[in-house]
Amino acid sequence: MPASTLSEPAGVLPSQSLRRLIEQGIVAARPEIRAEQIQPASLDLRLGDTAVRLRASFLPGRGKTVAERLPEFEMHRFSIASGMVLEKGCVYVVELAETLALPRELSAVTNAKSSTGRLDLLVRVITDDGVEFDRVPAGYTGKLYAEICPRSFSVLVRPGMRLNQIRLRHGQSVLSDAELSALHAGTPLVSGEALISEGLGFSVDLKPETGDLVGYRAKPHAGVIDLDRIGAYDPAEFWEELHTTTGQLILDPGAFYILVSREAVCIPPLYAAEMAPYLAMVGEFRVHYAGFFDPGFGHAAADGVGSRGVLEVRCHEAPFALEHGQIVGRLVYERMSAEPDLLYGAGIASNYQGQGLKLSKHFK
Ligand SMILES: O=c1ccn([C@H]2C[C@H](O)[C@@H](COP(=O)(O)OP(=O)(O)OP(=O)(O)O)O2)c(=O)[nH]1
Repeated sequence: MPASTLSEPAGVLPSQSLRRLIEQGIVAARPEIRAEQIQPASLDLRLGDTAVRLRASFLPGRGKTVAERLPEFEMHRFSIASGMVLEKGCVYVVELAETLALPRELSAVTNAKSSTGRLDLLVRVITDDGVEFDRVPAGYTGKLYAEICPRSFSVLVRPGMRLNQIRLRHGQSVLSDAELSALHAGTPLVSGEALISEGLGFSVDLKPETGDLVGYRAKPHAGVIDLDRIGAYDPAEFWEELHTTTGQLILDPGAFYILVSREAVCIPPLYAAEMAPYLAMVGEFRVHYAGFFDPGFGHAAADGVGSRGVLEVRCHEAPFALEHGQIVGRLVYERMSAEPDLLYGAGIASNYQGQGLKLSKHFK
């Protein structure tokens, strides 16, 4: 484990610290990391050249590397160098271009990018010795692999594509409810009344101010999506529009929905937030497959006022009647170790600042 090179306060490391860690080789990659991979509080990870089709998803477990365990699950492997389709319903592993040599004070978390989650692509990182998805323990040295399961649409991928991202953490810096209330009193974090209980609660919008479009449901048997094609696809070929004036939507088990939060949310520049994927007591459904909110998202200084959270929803077990204004999730806020020199939506190519109900950037 490399010795510490850190002088930062506790918190999620901002863009300028990520650049420094790259210079120090703590985060390395081949080909070299590009400036556009660096986000306000995260680094986009890139696919390598080879995909391995698996018969089942797995975690390597303590004392085992991913490479050692792969032969148990591998069905076949192929190069994606000139573009290959990852089929809906199958599980793949792709080694990522980035590697880590973390000092003992730094741990990391990974998650699918919002654009990936909105396509119902389940993307999770596994590491050597890994016993959890998307968690990289403090001091980890080694490779990163993305497990990819396209659930609604088959997708065309190439090396270098960015499906997920990593955040580096120095210690723990999650805000307590008291700290969150104090922050909200100074900078409103949510429009309307704030429901603060183990994070900031938010609800679903099923009564839009204008019109009656409340969401989208993924169509079965749709075509392939090339993840490099932005603004290219006709939503009608992939999504069924959901209209209602009743403020109610019955979720079908297994179907995938794009919905939106009723509240506008704000992430001030010194904070980042993560959406909890499930609120078990609310119902058997998942509200996101991405879930990371950048510093500056929805913030006035980055022209974001009014930004809603887009929800990627799937319910399990039984059909479930979702009602307008029902609490469906919560945002957990964390401190940044310093204010990032980039903010979401301000001067960087951000696709979702100021968003309402919005499909992924691949659609017209
Ligand atoms: O489940 C989620 C996750 C994120 N967001 C919002 C907040 C976040 O700050 C923004 C962008 O997220 P991310 O950086 O993961 O998306 P991207 O696909 O990289 O978009 P961009 O190209 O705009 O950075 O989308 C949601 O509404 N729902």
